[in-house]
Amino acid sequence: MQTLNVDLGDRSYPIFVGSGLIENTQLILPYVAGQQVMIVTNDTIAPLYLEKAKALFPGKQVDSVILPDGEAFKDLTHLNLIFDALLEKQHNRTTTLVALGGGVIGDMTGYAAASYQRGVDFIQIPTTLLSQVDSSVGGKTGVNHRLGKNMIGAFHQPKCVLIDIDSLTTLPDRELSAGIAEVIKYGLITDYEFLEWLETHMSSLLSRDQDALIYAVLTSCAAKADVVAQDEKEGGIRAILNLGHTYGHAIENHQGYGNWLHGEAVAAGMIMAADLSHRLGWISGADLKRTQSLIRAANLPVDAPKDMSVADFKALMAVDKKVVDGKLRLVLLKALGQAIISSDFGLEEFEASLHSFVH
Ligand SMILES: NC(=O)c1ccc[n+]([C@@H]2O[C@H](COP(=O)([O-])OP(=O)(O)OC[C@H]3O[C@@H](n4cnc5c(N)ncnc54)[C@H](O)[C@@H]3O)[C@@H](O)[C@H]2O)c1
Ligand SMILES: O=C(O)C(=O)C[C@@H](O)[C@H](O)[C@H](O)COP(=O)(O)O
Ligand SMILES: [Zn+2]
Repeated sequence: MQTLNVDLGDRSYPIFVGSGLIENTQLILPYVAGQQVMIVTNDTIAPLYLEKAKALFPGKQVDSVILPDGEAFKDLTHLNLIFDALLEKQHNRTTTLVALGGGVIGDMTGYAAASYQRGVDFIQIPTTLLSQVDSSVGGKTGVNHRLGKNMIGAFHQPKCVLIDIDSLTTLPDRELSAGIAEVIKYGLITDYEFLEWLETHMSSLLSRDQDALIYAVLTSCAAKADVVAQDEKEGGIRAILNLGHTYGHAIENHQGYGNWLHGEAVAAGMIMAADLSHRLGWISGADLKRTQSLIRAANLPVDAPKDMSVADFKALMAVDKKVVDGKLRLVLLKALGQAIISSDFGLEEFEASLHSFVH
């Protein structure tokens, strides 16, 4: 097992990464302050991992709530099911919520923890590659709104993150690829060497080679922990973790939550951001092609949905959380491995780039 730390003063916490961790009670128990635990999961993950997760808390009152599976249920209505369960089982302020699942469960459980009785502890046990490399770390929690992704939420850090790489054995191939999109993101935004590693190890990741997966998870979590430690609440640098997301969130919303997976939409969005970066003269045509090849190699989309228009993108991107005083800010690439947040592009270049993807 290896341990990383997210360095946030009195809100610091460890990320444990390894095999067989979901069987290790010694690891997690010290992060449970009270006697009550509420495990939040969904109807796909429960039959696979809920009994094992329950066994992590010997001697505690362990309750669970099973949500319907899917991005379409990441909303306020279904968030309420967590509060119903907490109140029905009389959980008090010393309770610990445990997110057992992918990013949807992690974001919802974290937000429930941020708001239940004005804030209780929570622990992340991420079971998808995407949640292991990204959503379980950093404390962004929340739910979607009909009019925009993750529009209702809070920053609330977990007490620890338990990443058991073995859970990836049951993950469908499409979900594995979606997770690889966020892994590629770290290479593109801060780590050129990691990008090169990904170019040579993509087949190992896709075949779930354990060493490759552990290396990708550790490198990704370390990159994210470093950025979050510098800027917990996205006042500046943290926005680079949003590469491809302004486009991607527009796609997810337009297509109906869950039809394009988050990672798929981010993959297409990263290509769109790379295309604009190329038009601005920041990255070369060869770099753009390299980015496309890597994303294609991960079995991810490099094009926008056919039924979206330039007007659709512009309308949906205008509600992005990075917009300031009506001005769109995008995460773009100055070079491969170097992202910046910028509004330093003309409407003409932006629209020309969009037109190259959609009608
Ligand atoms: N908070 C953040 O910083 C952050 C970062 C990235 C993404 N997100 C959010 O995360 C969500 C996407 O997360 P995701 O890709 O994990 O999707 P997800 O949570 O929907 O999980 C994907 C699918 O895999 C299933 N699953 C989970 N673990 C499994 C396992 N071990 N074996 C078999 N099936 C399993 C789930 O039931 C689901 O059907 C989006 O809502 C996105 O907005 C948040
Ligand atoms: O942790 C962050 O910061 C990120 O931006 C990580 C993203 O991968 C993630 O999808 C996040 O939920 C997007 O945040 P949002 O603020 O754009 O909703
Ligand atoms: Zn994301």
